Amino acid sequence: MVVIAVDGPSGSGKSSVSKAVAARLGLAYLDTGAMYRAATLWCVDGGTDLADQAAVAYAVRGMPLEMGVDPAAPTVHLGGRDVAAAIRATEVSTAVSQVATNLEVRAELRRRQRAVIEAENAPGGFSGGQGIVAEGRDITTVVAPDADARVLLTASEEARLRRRSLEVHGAADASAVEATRDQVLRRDRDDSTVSQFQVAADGVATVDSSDLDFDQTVDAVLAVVAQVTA
Ligand SMILES: Nc1ncnc2c1ncn2[C@@H]1O[C@H](COP(=O)(O)OP(=O)(O)O)[C@@H](O)[C@H]1O
Ligand SMILES: Nc1ccn([C@H]2C[C@H](O)[C@@H](COP(=O)(O)OP(=O)(O)O)O2)c(=O)n1
Repeated sequence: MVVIAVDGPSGSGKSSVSKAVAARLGLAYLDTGAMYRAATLWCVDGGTDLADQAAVAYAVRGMPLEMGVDPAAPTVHLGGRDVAAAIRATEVSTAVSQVATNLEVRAELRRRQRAVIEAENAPGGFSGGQGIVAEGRDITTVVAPDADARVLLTASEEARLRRRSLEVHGAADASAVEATRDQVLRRDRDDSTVSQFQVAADGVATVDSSDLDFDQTVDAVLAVVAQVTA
C-alpha cells in the first residue's frame, strides 16, 4: 500500500496528472478540492450565509458527501445527487476560497480526507488496499505529511493561466486569459492564507510542469514515486 500526496496552485495540473498517475499504478484517486467545492455548493444551495463562519461550519459538518475514488471515473455526490458539473460552475469557483479559509471547515474536511486515505490502505476499498493518490493544497503538509511520496506540482503563472483559459473558454487569447485571472490568481492568493502550496516543504519533491507537456508531467511524477518507493 502506498499514499501519494500532490499539492500545487490552480492550473498546475494536479487533478489531471494525479488521476493519470493513480490509473497507471492501480490506486484510488481523491480530489480534495472537489470536497471544498461540494461544501461551497451545499452551503449556497442551503441558503447559508458564507460570511457566517459558524453557520458554514455547522452546515458542512452535516454535509452528506460521497466521494467516488475510481481515477477512471471519479464522482461527487451530495445527498445522492451527482454534483460533478455543478461544483465547477463559476459561482462556486468564485466563492470556494471563502469556505476553504474557514478553519472549522478545514478540520472537518481534513478528518473526512484522512478517513478515505485510511480506507484505501485497508482491504476492501476501491484499490483493494493498494493505496491512493490524494491531491489538493495541504495534502503534503497537513493531511498526509507522512505519505510515501510527496510532490509539489508547479507551473509558471503564464502556463497556468493559459491552461485554465483553454479549459474554461476554449481559447487562450488575451481576453480569455484576462477572464480567467480571478479564478486562478486571486483564488491562489486567498487560499495561500491558510495553506502553504507555493514552495515545497522539507522532503517534498518539486515538479515544475511549465515546459513539460501532459505526458511528460505524468512521467516526472511517476519518476519521483519510483525513487521514493523503491
Ligand atoms: N503539463 C501540462 N501541459 C499542458 N496542459 C496541462 C498540463 N497539465 C495539465 N494540463 C491541462 O491544464 C488544465 C488544468 O489542469 P488541472 O489538472 O485541472 O489543474 P489543477 O487541478 O492543478 O487546477 C487541464 O485542462 C489539463 O488537461
Ligand atoms: N486540500 C485543499 C484542496 C483545495 N482547497 C481549496 C482551494 C481551491 O480554491 C478550492 C478548489 O480546489 P480545486 O483543486 O478544485 O481548485 P482548482 O480549480 O483545480 O484550482 O479548494 C483547499 O483549500 N485545500
